[in-house]
Amino acid sequence: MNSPTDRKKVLVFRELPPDQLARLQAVHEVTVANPRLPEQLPAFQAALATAEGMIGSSYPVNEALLASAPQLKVISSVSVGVDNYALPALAARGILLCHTPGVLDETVADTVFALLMASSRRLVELSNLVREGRWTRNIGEDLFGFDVHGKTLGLLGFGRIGQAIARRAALGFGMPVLYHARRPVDLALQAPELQGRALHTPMADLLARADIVVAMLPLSDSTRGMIDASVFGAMKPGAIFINGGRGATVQEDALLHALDHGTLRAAGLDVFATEPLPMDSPLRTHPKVTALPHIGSATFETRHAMAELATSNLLQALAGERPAAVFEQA
Ligand SMILES: NC(=O)c1ccc[n+]([C@@H]2O[C@H](COP(=O)([O-])OP(=O)(O)OC[C@H]3O[C@@H](n4cnc5c(N)ncnc54)[C@H](O)[C@@H]3O)[C@@H](O)[C@H]2O)c1
Ligand SMILES: O=C(O)[C@H](O)CO
Repeated sequence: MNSPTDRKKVLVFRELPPDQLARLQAVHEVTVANPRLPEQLPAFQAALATAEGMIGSSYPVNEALLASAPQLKVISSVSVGVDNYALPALAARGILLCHTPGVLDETVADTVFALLMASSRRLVELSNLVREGRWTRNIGEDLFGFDVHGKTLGLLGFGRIGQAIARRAALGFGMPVLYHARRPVDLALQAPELQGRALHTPMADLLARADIVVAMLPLSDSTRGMIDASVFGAMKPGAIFINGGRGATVQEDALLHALDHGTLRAAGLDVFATEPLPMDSPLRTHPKVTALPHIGSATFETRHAMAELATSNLLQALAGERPAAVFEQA
């Protein structure tokens, strides 16, 4: 047990699993208050005034919020993406930001692959046919799908998760992989199993050659709206588009135009510019869209591993140690 002076005020702004909450409560003075729940907002605001550490996810931590948190030294995000944090304001205030890279890669890659298979083979549409009693004759050409094995995969973003998707595609489905990233990856060092199977490719070339384009990009100033009409226009006719990164990297009007008036075959989307997806979004019911409610990492095992890493990050930072996963701006 640490001394009373070592006990810091910690604000938990999204539910944590009970075992991880208990780790924090054993050492620090913890307030749990979710600002998205109106009845908990006053407690959240009161706790902000004295909190030295915060842990949670997917809530906009902007300048105004930081101005109400004068004691804050560390934020531990239960996510790998950090686009909901005002990064320059955190840097200006000397607040450390931690996140959860690595522990979710395989699960998110599984989700993206499920979406890729569902979009290519029209699984949701055809399952609904059975469920709704419309399977009254053999399936004809109008309902045929599109092979995945052997097709060329184009990856926009080739980081931890992009490489996990590439392994599934190249090693499991015999797919040549082209990728676009800020810089080429040294495959011999980082992913030897992908040597000779994944190629750093200029964007225009990738779009012209890929049968399936998967976006696995973080949201930043350089990627916001990056997937626009010119990108959809440059895709191979009949291509499939999957987004497992962040919704706002895509211009959704341009995506809809490509589906309705261009040659895009289908889209599989786990993320949207606005989440939850607004009821009036045409993407919600579009016949060519398979939409998921941002479930990339949402398994029992992985969400627990994320919470555990985020809790360790926070405990280490508050103890004056270097946390395992500090977010470093590139
Ligand atoms: N759907 C989900 O539930 C889910 C789950 C986890 C992560 N994500 C999102 O996926 C993102 C990627 O995660 P990661 O761990 O693989 O990140 P990472 O940092 O390991 O990889 C990011 C990749 O994007 C590339 N990139 C960044 N900016 C670029 C630009 N302007 N142009 C071209 N390439 C660019 C980088 O070079 C790198 O290859 C996260 O930041 C998060 O937003 C979504
Ligand atoms: O960034 C992440 O970790 C996922 O999108 C879950 O929020």
